[in-house]
Amino acid sequence: MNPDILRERQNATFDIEKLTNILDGGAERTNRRREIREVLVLNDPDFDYGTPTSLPTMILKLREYGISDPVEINWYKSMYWGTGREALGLHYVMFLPTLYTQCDSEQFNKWVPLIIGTYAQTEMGHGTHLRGLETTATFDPATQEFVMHSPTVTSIKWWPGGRNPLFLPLIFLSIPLSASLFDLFLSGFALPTCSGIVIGDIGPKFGFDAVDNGYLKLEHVRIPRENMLMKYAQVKPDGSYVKPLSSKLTYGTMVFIRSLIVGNAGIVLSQCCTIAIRYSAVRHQSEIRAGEAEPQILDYQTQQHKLFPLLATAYAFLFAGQYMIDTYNRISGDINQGDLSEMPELHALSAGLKAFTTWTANTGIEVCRMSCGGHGYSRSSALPDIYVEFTPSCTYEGENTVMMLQTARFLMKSYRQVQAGQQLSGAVSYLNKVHHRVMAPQAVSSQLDLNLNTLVDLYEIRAAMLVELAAQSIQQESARGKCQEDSWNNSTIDLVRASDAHCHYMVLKMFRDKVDQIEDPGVHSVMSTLAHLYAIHGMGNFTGDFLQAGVLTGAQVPSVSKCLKGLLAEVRPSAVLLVDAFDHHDKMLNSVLGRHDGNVYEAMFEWARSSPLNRTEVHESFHKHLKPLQAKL
Ligand SMILES: CCCCC/C=C\C/C=C\C/C=C\C/C=C\C/C=C\CCC(=O)SCCNC(=O)CCNC(=O)[C@H](O)C(C)(C)COP(=O)(O)OP(=O)(O)OC[C@H]1O[C@@H](n2cnc3c(N)ncnc32)[C@H](O)[C@@H]1OP(=O)(O)O
Ligand SMILES: Cc1cc2nc3c(=O)[nH]c(=O)nc-3n(C[C@H](O)[C@H](O)[C@H](O)COP(=O)(O)OP(=O)(O)OC[C@H]3O[C@@H](n4cnc5c(N)ncnc54)[C@H](O)[C@@H]3O)c2cc1C
Repeated sequence: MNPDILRERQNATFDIEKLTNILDGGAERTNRRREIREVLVLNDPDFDYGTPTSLPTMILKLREYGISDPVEINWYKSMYWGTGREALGLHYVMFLPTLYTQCDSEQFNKWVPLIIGTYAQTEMGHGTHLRGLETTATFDPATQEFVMHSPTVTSIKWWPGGRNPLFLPLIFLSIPLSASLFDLFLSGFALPTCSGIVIGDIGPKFGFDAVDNGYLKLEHVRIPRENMLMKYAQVKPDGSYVKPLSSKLTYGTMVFIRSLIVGNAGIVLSQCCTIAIRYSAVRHQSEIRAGEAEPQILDYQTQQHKLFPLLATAYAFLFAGQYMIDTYNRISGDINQGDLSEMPELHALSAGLKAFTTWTANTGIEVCRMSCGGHGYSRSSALPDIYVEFTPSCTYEGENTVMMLQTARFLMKSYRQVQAGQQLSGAVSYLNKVHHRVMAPQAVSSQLDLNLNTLVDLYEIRAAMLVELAAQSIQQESARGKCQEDSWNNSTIDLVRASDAHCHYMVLKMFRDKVDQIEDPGVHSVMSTLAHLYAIHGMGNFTGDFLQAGVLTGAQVPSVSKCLKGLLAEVRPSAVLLVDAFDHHDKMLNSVLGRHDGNVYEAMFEWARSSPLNRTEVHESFHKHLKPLQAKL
């Protein structure tokens, strides 16, 4: 083991295993995760690490081991495929959940155990604006079939992931039977027997190469009436249409995956922090004091400023992910029982947190890569691949700006309710104080109060202030004679800013609430320091907001920076231990820089030598091209 890494792991001030248990949701979950990793994957003789041919093996193994819990599926898949993406991701996170949530019982029993499929919603002309989708589904009572058709070039289904040329069960979103509703259809196509279908691949992408995203053009293709997913909406044999309790129930799968993406952003950021912080502990470069040995780059304050706030953010997002999926499970359970009262709040929370966490993690991955210098740019670090696989999450499952505006829509509605004298509950209850001016900025002391609860209050006031400013912008536009829609569009910069601040407050509050639940003194202390760092770093990035909210004075601004530097120094001794607690296995990280033993240089040389380019001392291209050319010169 590298001596630097060894030294970093001495004198731990907290129980790493206990922190790992907290991240997993308990010691039993940690044990189960490791059992899946060590026994069911790494020690499985059939396991041929991450090669495409092992995809069928993975499916059969999941069935053989009876793994059906979504999180356990993800544990198995992420061990099997490491930080890469595999072709069936969409099947597990969209196709199956749609069948689970949108099929009636007869359809469920008929389809769920048997098929692998994709989710074809986006069209060439519309991905965000679902009410603009053009694919039609016209019911023919004479044959009890739906006629599926792509009327325009922009209606061609574009992007369905995991499009398998031979077997194409897919979930459709199609223009419906009534103008404002969408309905889901299972195609049941088995190519090439069905005529009227044109499919293909949309071509090379930025990344996401393990997933073959395709296109699908339908020319009056007929599918049985029974292929409409009929849990919430039905078309009777006589063609009569039974509307769902809410047209937004059709959007349920997107809310589910957005909820998952919140925690996934934390996982991906924790992977990158593990790589960058372990590497920074073994990399020596330049000098701090002339004539002395080159220091670990982790001892540079700028390196700590790059990485430690991201480390705190990774923990914050992992805890936010736990809160999000618990909230999703609770509210979707109520929805399943017909109680839709919290569906708007679930949509607003999942949309906002999906955008907030993926935007932040996306930027953070690049910071981690650049903090590793040239070796970070090497594929051996795994950081370029992680970035390329993660960055589309800012676009898919709801483009982030649009998602932030959906959250803003909920915030504006809530603000109006407070203005009308209503008492709010739930995540927006802090807006009640805005109306009664309880939010009036406290007379801040000359010394910045660093209590975590105080910091949460300051973020709450900042969010409330920005919600009020956005609402006032809309009101001012209306007062200038703009229609409601133009008033909204002319305020969307303010609206996104308000949603971002709302999400930032929510994530800090979740982090603080999680820290409050930690009983072990050592773990509580280090987590409290990270939560402070998360809050103070955000205050440093958005100082203007806090000044504008009147909760920070110009005289206090220097103390924010001073406090930040102190917290960076406080985290330094525990940095490697804090990434060890994420418990990412070397095989899964697949990173020369992030190895648990820190033996980076030897591993990097072996990695380079294993390249096909180095299979021979002199590459064949010399003999084939250069030598004949030289002979002619
Ligand atoms: C089984 C699990 C295995 C384990 C997995 C574990 C971990 C994995 C982790 C993460 C996964 C990692 C990666 C992800 C994997 C795969 C992803 C790969 C590919 C991506 C696939 C896709 O992208 S599928 C396509 C996604 N497309 C979208 O998201 C479309 C976005 N657009 C929309 O959602 C809508 O058009 C809209 C919301 C923007 C607007 O809808 P619209 O109908 O126009 O509504 P509005 O007019 O704006 O508002 C009216 C009203 O409705 C409310 N509302 C809107 N949406 C919802 C909703 N979903 N729920 C509830 N309510 C909704 C809105 O708030 C308004 O309400 P008010 O009138 O009251 O204000
Ligand atoms: C890797 C990847 C995999 C995918 N897999 C699938 C899949 O399996 N199945 C599937 O159905 N789809 C899939 N998609 C498609 C994806 O869901 C859409 O790309 C996504 O929903 C964004 O829609 P769009 O492409 O139409 O972007 P647009 O909405 O056209 O976005 C372009 C710009 O317009 C802005 N904009 C749009 N509407 C508004 C508004 N109301 N207010 C302000 N600004 C706005 C956006 O902010 C953005 O800046 C995938 C996409 C990617 C990248």
